[in-house]
Amino acid sequence: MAEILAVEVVDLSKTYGPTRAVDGLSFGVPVGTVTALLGPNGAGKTTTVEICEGFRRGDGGLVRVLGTDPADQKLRPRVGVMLQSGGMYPGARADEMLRLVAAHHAHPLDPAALLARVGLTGSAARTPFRRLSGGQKQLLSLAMAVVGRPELVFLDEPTAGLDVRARHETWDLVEELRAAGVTVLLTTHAMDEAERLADQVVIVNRGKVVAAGTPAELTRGGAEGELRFRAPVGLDLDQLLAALPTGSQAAERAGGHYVVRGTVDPAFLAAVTAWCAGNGVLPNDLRVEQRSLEDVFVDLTGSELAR
Ligand SMILES: Nc1ncnc2c1ncn2[C@@H]1O[C@H](COP(=O)(O)OP(=O)(O)OP(=O)(O)O)[C@@H](O)[C@H]1O
Repeated sequence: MAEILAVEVVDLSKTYGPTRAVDGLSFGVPVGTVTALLGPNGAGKTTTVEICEGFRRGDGGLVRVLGTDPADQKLRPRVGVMLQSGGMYPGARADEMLRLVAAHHAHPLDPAALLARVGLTGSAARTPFRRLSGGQKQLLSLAMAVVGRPELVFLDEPTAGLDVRARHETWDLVEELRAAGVTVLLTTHAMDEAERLADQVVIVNRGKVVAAGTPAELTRGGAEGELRFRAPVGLDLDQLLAALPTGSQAAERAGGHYVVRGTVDPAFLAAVTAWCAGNGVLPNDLRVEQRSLEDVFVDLTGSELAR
């Protein structure tokens, strides 16, 4: 059965002068799922999300949000947007801002309970917006995005700059949204965030989708990986490879540090250790490392992500 898409982006493009910020980008966000747009700085994530939010217009392609044009005003009560900046009254207090937004919705969450839920309690709730810390502003912005019980939430780098506790609060909230059937489209640089939260990850680079799938699919079921160990220098790696499945790779890095790559499952590990045993080699510090989303990302884009 075809999935129902809350957000559908087909062949989207957006150019700023000579910059092709978005260059023929296509992806869909199935209803009730969390999708992460993951990519390096300048990949076109924010531009894409802002077009989906109805704040910018694409130059070409098609964007449908809950089945309609993103600029359609009727979408407003159904969609929550976490703004990076702006949209706030600098002198208003956090609790006032949230109550104001709640008042625009027919069946909002309880603002006080939501503020407590994101950790803005006590004096923080009564602090003017401009005096909140960067992280507190972000948490308030998150609360404002969800207070109206939206069907769909856009979160642009929701945890950038947050401390560990606030990051986990945000992740828990996103997981609660999904459990309640809310659809979430978020952007992130953080691999662990995408791996932890997203049902589907769309890797964007230079305005194009370079890979998409579940985190497990992108890391090929988690089986692709490597074994690392220390042993005497000069092992016969051709002989080792002959004992392993075709396509495996082996290298000696610095003297006596070995890396063996392949589909790392129990049989692969057993084959390596059996070969070592047969050759009187004790592999020291033997460890298994699964291929991570970051490895996939670096292979696809050639760049390291900010952590
Ligand atoms: N209003 C604008 N005018 C001119 N260029 C812009 C504008 N907005 C974005 N760009 C350019 O478009 C490209 C994509 O930017 P965008 O903000 O969408 O990327 P991003 O993936 O969200 O990056 P980051 O992770 O750094 O926020 C960048 O080269 C950026 O400089």
